[in-house]
Amino acid sequence: MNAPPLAVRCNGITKAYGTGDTKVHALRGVDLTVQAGELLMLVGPSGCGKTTLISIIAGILDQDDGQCLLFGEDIIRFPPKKRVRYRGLNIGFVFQSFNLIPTLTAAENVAIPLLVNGTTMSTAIKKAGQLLTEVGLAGREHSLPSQLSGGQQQRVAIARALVHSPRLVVCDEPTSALDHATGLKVMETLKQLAVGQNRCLIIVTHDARIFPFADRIANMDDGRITHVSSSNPGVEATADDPQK
Ligand SMILES: Nc1ncnc2c1ncn2[C@@H]1O[C@H](COP(=O)(O)OP(=O)(O)OP(=O)(O)O)[C@@H](O)[C@H]1O
Repeated sequence: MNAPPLAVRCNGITKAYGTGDTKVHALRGVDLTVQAGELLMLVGPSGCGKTTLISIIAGILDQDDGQCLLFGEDIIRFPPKKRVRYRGLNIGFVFQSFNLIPTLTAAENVAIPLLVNGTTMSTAIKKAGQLLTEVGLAGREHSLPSQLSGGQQQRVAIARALVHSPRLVVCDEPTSALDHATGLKVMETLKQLAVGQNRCLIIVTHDARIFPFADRIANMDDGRITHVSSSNPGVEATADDPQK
């Protein structure tokens, strides 16, 4: 039987911030693979490098060393315009701080990835409305971010990450502002819309309530992956082998 295609393959990723006495080694050699059709969660103590790693995987931050392939492509080597285009078509990102544009309505914020990819305004707004309904925000299309609660803003950010059906969705703490029931509903939507054939979802989280949604959980500490386990008790995942 053929192995499922790899969505993400990171080999020996390193990243440091700053120089001299203030230099911080955020990633010290990360090897990680994510298969298409998989939901991988990334857990670990504050400051261990989770956000840095998913930012590199999503192509919004460059590593210092090592290689990260997305669906077999080394996008760091793309010319800048091609890279922006690739990201716009293939990647959705939910930021910890939501990063909504304050002067745009919820629907306009969600429509942005479609507009960037050339969809007409009327089609984009219609599709944005559908995604807002999926995340439980029907009727809030015309609200500005400042008129929404933290949890509602977080769901707008999730809808924006999903609206263009990207192949890779990366979320930084997507349920941090949500109550338990809403968090579970949003996870169901995320799993349904972001995971599938040729598509995968990576979630950074401290929220143990959502661990059962994961296919595998990668533990990080001090800039390294220390252990990868299946979330299904009794099935231990094989460790990532950079030689594979
Ligand atoms: N832009 C930056 N400039 C300098 N240092 C940074 C920067 N971003 C992150 N760091 C440092 O790099 C290390 C890893 O940070 P990162 O945000 O990736 O960790 P994290 O595991 O996502 O943390 P948290 O769970 O608190 O969000 C930390 O020591 C952090 O202080």
